[in-house]
Amino acid sequence: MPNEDLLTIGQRTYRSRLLVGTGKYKDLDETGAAIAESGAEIVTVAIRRTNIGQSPDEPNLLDVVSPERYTILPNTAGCFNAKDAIRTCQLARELLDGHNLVKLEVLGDQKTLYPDIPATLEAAEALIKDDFEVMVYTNDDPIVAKRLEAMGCVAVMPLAAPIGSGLGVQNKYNILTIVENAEVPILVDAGVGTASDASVAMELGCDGVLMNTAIAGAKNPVLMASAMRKAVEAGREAFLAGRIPRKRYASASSPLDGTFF
Ligand SMILES: CC(=O)[C@@H](O)[C@H](O)COP(=O)(O)O
Repeated sequence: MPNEDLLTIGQRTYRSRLLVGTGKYKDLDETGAAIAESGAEIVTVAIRRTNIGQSPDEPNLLDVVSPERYTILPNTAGCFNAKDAIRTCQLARELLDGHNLVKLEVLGDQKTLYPDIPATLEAAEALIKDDFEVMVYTNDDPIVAKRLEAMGCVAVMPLAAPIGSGLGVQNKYNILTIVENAEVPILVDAGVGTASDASVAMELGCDGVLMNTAIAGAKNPVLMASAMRKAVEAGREAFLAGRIPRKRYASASSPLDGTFF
């Protein structure tokens, strides 16, 4: 991978294009080991569900995911309206000493966990006004993605498929359109199931992939984290290398034209 191929989000740059979550692991040791193996530099944390200092007597995630080593990306998982999401980001900023990069997700319902787009737009606008750098979870709609970019989100994160579904990229053409139209990083967020799904997202030109369940829910999370690291890198390299066009008919691998015989 060329050294200069860095991911820039807001004010910060990263070598890794794999972002990971911290939920669903067996224990904190497994969480720390899998995240280390993933090579991720950005780790997202559900502020309403994870102890990062709110309960001083409970195990603290930051003991295994140190803010010195990782960018902690607070997220608003579990928020079903703009007000709760905004409050959660403000709480995260207090807990993390003024850290202002957040992942906004405002969910529409429990069954699908699809984003509530009007509430997402409302919360994004308020957070940007309040000096947050907002990475925003959204659906795979190119119009919505562009609107979130236009209002000042630092990264737009369309879902591959419903959170936790493991279905992989369901609408490649929409993701492609979002990527082609974007001037901020596009990261597929949610729904990745296995390594090839991550590669597909990267081959489409996404700037990164965020995942949690595919690693934490695997039989061997540390091994899956390693597979995901390689899949994201492979997908990125394939995208940069430029794939051959698809054709309906064969063309010989060793053409006779132009040889000396
Ligand atoms: C961790 C996190 O932010 C999730 O809300 C995210 O969307 C990941 O989804 P998967 O668990 O499907 O990877």
